[in-house]
Amino acid sequence: MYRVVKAPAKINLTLDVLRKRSDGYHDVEMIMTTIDLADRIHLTLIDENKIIVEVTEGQVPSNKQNLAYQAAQLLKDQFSITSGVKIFIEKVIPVSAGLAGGSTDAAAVLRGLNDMWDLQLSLKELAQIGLQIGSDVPFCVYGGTAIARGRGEDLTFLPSPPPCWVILAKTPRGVSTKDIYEGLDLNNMRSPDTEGMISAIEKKDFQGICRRLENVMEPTTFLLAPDVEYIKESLVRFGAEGTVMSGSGPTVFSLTMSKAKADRLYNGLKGFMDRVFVVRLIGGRQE
Ligand SMILES: C[C@](O)(CO)[C@H](O)COP(=O)(O)OP(=O)(O)OC[C@H]1O[C@@H](n2ccc(N)nc2=O)[C@H](O)[C@@H]1O
Ligand SMILES: Nc1ncnc2c1ncn2[C@@H]1O[C@H](COP(=O)(O)OP(=O)(O)OP(=O)(O)O)[C@@H](O)[C@H]1O
Repeated sequence: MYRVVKAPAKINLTLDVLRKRSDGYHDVEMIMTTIDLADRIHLTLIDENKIIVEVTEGQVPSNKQNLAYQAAQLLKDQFSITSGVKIFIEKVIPVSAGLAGGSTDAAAVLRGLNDMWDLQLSLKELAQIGLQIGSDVPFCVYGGTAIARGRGEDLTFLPSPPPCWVILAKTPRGVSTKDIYEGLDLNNMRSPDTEGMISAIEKKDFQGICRRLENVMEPTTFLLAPDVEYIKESLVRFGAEGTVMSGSGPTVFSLTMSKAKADRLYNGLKGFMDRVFVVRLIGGRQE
């Protein structure tokens, strides 16, 4: 049996870090939404009792460190599956970019194998399993638009933001999520207007959404990678309506309703960097 599963990236419209917890993680409050920049996960069931991973991107591990491998392993162990699966990952989402690339691959494997192995688990159960892999996996299991609290697994779903274009730009060097969390100055952070963002999304107030894009991780990432701040400033200078860094970075994105403006921003950035994308915001849940 063979299936191909779409694994879309996320962006953070707001990101606040509330406190450090005793387990080493941080409590967050953030609004995430799904965009139409997606890896493709090809799943083939095999008789042999093993998990084989192949990836088109050289820097991504194809062993147990791959989050997609870990997703298949968790299901195999929990449900005593004695056959195997071949996972071929067509990587489109840039790696270590703040777009949950690895997490969404893991979530797609959970959804795909749930179906192919006929496990009949709900999305809630898949999200609980996914949290063992990473904090962004539960959101990626559902997709859509949500407020994420706790480590990122406590999800409250919101309506989709108005349809718009997303221009994303990633600087060449990735950043480590762990390093950014550890570098935060928790006593000296200005929280995003999360309530205002929720109400702007509910009212489909596009300008209100753009005005409230905010991420408390920006200063820490900008200090480690000044080129990321330069990209943000460039997008603002080119006339973007709202611009912010996604997750721990280094990807920066802008939103616009106008395709002509999206093309202008794309062309402006393409002059001095390779990894620029223009995609649609999806914002709706997985079926
Ligand atoms: C920055 C975000 O991408 C925002 O969406 C997420 O919070 C990160 O999610 P993720 O990449 O799935 O993170 P994980 O793989 O669970 O954790 C990587 C590292 O980030 C730190 N981490 C992550 C999530 C969280 N709520 N608190 C943390 O302190 C921990 O040091 C952890 O060792
Ligand atoms: N399937 C996968 N795709 C991409 N990276 C993976 C995968 N599995 C494991 N990794 C490893 O995970 C690390 C982070 O990659 P990823 O692209 O998920 O980062 P990210 O987009 O910053 O994640 P997040 O936004 O959740 O913090 C990299 O070191 C990468 O080698």
